[in-house]
Amino acid sequence: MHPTKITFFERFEPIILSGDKTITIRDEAERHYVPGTRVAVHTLETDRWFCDIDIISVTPVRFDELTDEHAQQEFMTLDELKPLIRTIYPGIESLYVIEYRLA
Ligand SMILES: CC(=O)Nc1ccn([C@@H]2O[C@H](CO)[C@@H](O)[C@H]2O)c(=O)n1
Repeated sequence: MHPTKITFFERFEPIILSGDKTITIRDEAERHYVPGTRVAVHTLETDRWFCDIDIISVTPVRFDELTDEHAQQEFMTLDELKPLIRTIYPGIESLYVIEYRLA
């Protein structure tokens, strides 16, 4: 079955709800979201539901291919995004851009 739930760090809730953050970058454990499906969004910390999103695309990207455009879609700078991903996914080069819109 395709996944129907995703978790985000609670601190990103405002920029997800405002529509400013339109992608998330995950490792291969989370590559199985299916374009066109609806997914419930919960906080990682307390598993609180806060919105639904529709998956637009899931695209492989290598860490060293991340660009300013990815950072813009994350609503941050590339200099913020790269260390953040290194912290969440240390040593992982194969990543996936999950593009979504608010349902
Ligand atoms: C369970 C789990 O892994 N949760 C994650 C993983 C990643 N992210 C965010 O996705 C983008 C790129 O990684 C950045 O905005 C990250 O903060 C997140 O919010 N929650």
